[in-house]
Parts: sequence; structure tokens; C-alpha cells
Amino acid sequence: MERLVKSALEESSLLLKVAVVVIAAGLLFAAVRQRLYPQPLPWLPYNQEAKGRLFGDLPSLMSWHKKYGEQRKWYQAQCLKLNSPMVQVFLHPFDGKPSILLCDHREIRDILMKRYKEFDRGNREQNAFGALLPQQFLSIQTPTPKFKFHKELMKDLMLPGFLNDVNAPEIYRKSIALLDLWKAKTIIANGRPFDVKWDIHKAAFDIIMAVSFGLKDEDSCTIKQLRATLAEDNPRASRQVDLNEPYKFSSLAMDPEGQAVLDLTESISVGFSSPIPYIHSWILLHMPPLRNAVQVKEQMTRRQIDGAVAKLPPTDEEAQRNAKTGLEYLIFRERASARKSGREPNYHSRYIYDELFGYLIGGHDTTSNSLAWGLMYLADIEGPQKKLRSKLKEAFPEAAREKRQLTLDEITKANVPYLEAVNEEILRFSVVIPVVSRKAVCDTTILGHAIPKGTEVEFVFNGPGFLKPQLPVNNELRSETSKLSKIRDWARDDVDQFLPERWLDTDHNGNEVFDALKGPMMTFGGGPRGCYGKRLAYMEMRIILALLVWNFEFLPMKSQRRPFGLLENITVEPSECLIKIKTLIQ
Ligand code: HEM
Repeated sequence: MERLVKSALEESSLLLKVAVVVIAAGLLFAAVRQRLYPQPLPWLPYNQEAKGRLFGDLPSLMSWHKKYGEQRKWYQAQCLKLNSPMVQVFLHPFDGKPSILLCDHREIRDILMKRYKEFDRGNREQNAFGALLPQQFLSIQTPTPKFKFHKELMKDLMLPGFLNDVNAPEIYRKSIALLDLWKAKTIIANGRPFDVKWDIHKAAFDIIMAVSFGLKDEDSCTIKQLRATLAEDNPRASRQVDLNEPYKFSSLAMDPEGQAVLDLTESISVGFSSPIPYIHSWILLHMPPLRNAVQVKEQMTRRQIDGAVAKLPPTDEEAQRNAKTGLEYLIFRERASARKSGREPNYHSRYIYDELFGYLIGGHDTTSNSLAWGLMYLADIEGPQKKLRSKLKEAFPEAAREKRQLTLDEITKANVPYLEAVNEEILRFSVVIPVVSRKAVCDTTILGHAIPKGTEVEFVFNGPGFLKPQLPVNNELRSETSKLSKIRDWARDDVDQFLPERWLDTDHNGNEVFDALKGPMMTFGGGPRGCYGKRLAYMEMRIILALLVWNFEFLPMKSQRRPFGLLENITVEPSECLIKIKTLIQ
């Protein structure tokens, strides 16, 4: 009997052990599954097929990329597909947490501008830029002393004094060089279109190099290109051949430093398309071609800094008064900050190198691609270009009568609401950075849904509400500040059309006025982490646009080949920018 009991006890304890192991394994499996597989938040729509996949929505995003050659329209397509202004997606392999996509313009604006204490800079940008620019303020969280320090370091570069006294004349001078280049090319092309994408890009690059470091004419890419185009024996195109056939001009190679900046700028694009952005970028930057580009960039920055330090006047007042370039301001701010905190200035610190490079990157790719898209809209969409030219003639009657070039003073002082409206509509329509992110820094809610701390929220600027009809939202679910918003929806029937008039109003004296708050447009993001360079971008686009439309007529290419293909790098850029030009002012 005793033996029987003993053996039963042994058996049951074995069973118990097996049971414990099975339960533990089951729990472990459930925990791993919970961690690795998508775990949707309740009540928020998601793609059902993503739930059972370790890779969540990634396969869908990848097949979209394969089909359309881009990823950034996929985000808005999910809100449309699930018919909801807010959905959840799973884009990080082996991470069960969702990212939220938000397509409602009112809520987006409210979160970026009013609820920024609940939502800080997200992983998307940090992952994309962090490997190349770990010490640029884009990669730094907002409520930190470090962020404040970086903003202080960079603050002079967007102040009206520097913008008006240094940036505007440089923008004007470099734009005149671009006009000269296109006038020369137009004579050679003799009525045929040519691709101006790289010309615009190089002009924007000249501008940002000039305002960052100062740029002599002989180092300007546009002037070098003009000289090369004139020196090359480019035969004048025959009028007998197809006038729609693009004339192919050769593009002068950039010097090694310029090329290094462009290569490194382009390398950031993997940070926006790779499922493992930071690691992917880091590996690329340590492979020979980009490793070399990093070295060239470091040497260039060192040389420029040494030059600026050598010229730095002894007193801060003098240094501030005499500063003529972005770098000179940065150096002066570093010395002032060091003096204040009783330390030695560190002109070769990582943060100065990274802020300078961030300024170079932010300052040319965005503006040049917005302009390239804008030129194609103006060429092909009947109406706005002609109307803008006639508004410019009304604003500058003397220059029109004398058939002469506009001066910088005329452009900067004039009040031409239609010019602002065209500029704004180009920015709304081209939206070269269509998705930006924030991360919830506490448990919170959006449109009545609980959003756990740490959740990544992607704000989508190229879909419903901005370029497509708004998706319905129950207003009761909005935050209190969002309920107070006065921004109205665009009309459903013309939201997808290029219509500068949408930005115009009439004041109480019956005058036409530009109103930037007429409707939703978030091309620069918003709030404390909105675009740092917005003022420079507006100034640059306005001056270039006025000069281009004054000097040239851009002829439509509707019936011809206009692929409207795009490339995704840091920004969404046209694959080419074919323009047929007629010169109006010699
Ligand atoms: C048409 C031109 C431009 C467009 C469309 C554009 C767009 C944007 C967008 C969408 C963001 C993210 C905003 C957010 O997260 O809320 C951003 C951030 C930024 N932009 Fe721009 N940008 C332009 C021009 C410039 C220029 C000219 C510069 C500098 C010279 C610049 C420097 C920056 C920097 C440093 C940030 C990061 C700000 C931060 O993290 O606090 N951008 N820009």
C-alpha cells in the first residue's frame, strides 16, 4: 500500500512537473508572441491581414513601393482604405506595438501646435538623421537643456536681420545667375524642352553655401555651369525635328566637397524607407564610398570653421555686428555661451559640425524640389502663371514699361497677394515632406482613443483633408483646443486642384489679401518642432518665383511626355523637371 502511494505520488509529481513545463512554455510563447506579433489597440481600425504576421504591414508597404516606386503615399492610402482619419499600422518587425496614422488636419494641427507637451519629436526623424547627425537638434528631445542650447546656437540664422541683409541679396544674386543660365540654354534648345531639375538644385545649393560660409562667384555651381554650357560646342537645335523632344545638356560634375554633401544628403533617404533605418544608415556611412564623403565633409567643415575663427572680432558686440555668414554667427554664439558658463569655446565640437551640416541639408533639398514641382504646375496648369505675371506687371509698372529686370528691393517690398497665394499653393500641392512623426510622452488620447505612452504617431499631410476630401469625424471626440480651431476644411470638389485663389480674401476696404489660415496646409509641420528654416524657405521661393515668372514664359507640356515620376530621398522629388521656356526679358 505504502509502495503504491509512493509510486502514485512520484507519478503525479512527474505529471505536475510536465504540466509546469508545458504551462511555462505556453506562457513564454504567449509572451514572445505578444511582444513580437502585432497587438492592435482596441477600436482603432487596422489591416486584418497584418495582425497575424510577424512583419505586420511591412509586406504591404514593400509591395506598394515596388509598384509605385515610392512609400509616402501608402500612409494616406491606409486611412482611405480603412475609411478612417486615424488608423493603426505595424511597420516595425518583431515589435507588436502599433504606429498611429493621423489624417485629420484639425487634430494634426492641434497636436503639433497645442499639445506638444504630450507629443515630442518621434523616432522616424531621429532614426533617419541620427546616424549621420547625432548632435543636430532634429535628433534631440524638446524639453531638454540640450535642445535649448542648440536653438540658442542657431537662433540668429532665422532672424529678420540676417535673412534680409545677407540671405535675400545672396538669393537674388544666385537667382540672376540661374536666369542667365536658362537664357543661354533657351537659345540653344531653340524651342525644345530641357530638364532643369539639376539647375534648380545647384542654384539652391549655391544659396545655402553662400549664406552658410560665403561663396565666391568662381565657386558657384550655376556660374560654372553657365560657363561650361557656353564653352561647350552645343549645336543650336534644329526647328525641323520634333519640338517636343527634350534637348539634352550635359551637367557639370560637382566639386568633391559639393558632391560629398549631396551624397550624404541622399544617404539619409534609407532612413525613411528601410525597416531598420538607424542600423541601415550607420552601415552605409561606414562603407567606403560614404565613409570617404564623411571625411571630405569633415575636412571642409574644419577648414571653414578655422577660417571663421581666425576672423572672429575680440568683442561679442563687434562679432555680432560684423557676422556675414551663418557660420560666423555660430562661432560667435559658441564663444558667447562659453564665456557665460566659464568654459573654453569648443569650435570643433560635434554639435557645431552637425548643426552646420543640418542647415546645409535642410536648406537646399526641400526648397529646390518644391520649386521644381511648382514650375511644372505653372507650366501645365492653365491660368495661374499668366495671372501671376499680370499681377507682377501691375505691381511693378515701371519695370514692365522699361522691360527691365526686377530689383531685389522691388521684390522684397512689394505687396502682391497673388504671388504669396501661388507660393502657398505650390507648397500645399508639392508637400515634399508628406509625413512627420511624434511620440506620445505620456498616456493620452487622440479622437477619443487611448494612446499609450511611447506610441509613435505619424501625421500625414498628403491625403484626406489636405489634398483629398476630409474624412468624417465626430466633433465630440475632438480635444477641447481642437474644437476651438477656426481652420475650415477645403471644399470637397476642388481640394485636389491647383488653385492659388483659395488663399485669397477681400479685406473690409475691398482689397485683395492673402490669408495663410484660409485652410489646411502643414507642409512645414508645426509647433515648437515645426520647420526651423520656414522663413528662409518662404523668402527664397518668393524671390525665385517672382524672377522666373517675370523673365520667362513656361510653356505647357500636357500633350507631350510629362511622366510626373518621382523619387523619394529626404524629400519627394520629381524624377525630372522638363521645361519649355520662352524668354521674356533679355
Ligand atoms: C520648402 C522648404 C521646406 C520644407 C517643405 C520643409 C519642411 C519641413 C518639415 C515638414 C519639417 C518637420 C516639421 C515637424 O516635424 O513638425 C522640417 C523640419 C526642419 N527643417 Fe525644414 N523645410 C523646408 C526648408 C528648410 C530650410 C530652408 C531649412 C534650413 C535652412 C530647414 C531646416 C529644418 C530643420 C533644422 C528642421 C528640424 C526642426 C526640429 O526638429 O525642431 N528646412 N522641415
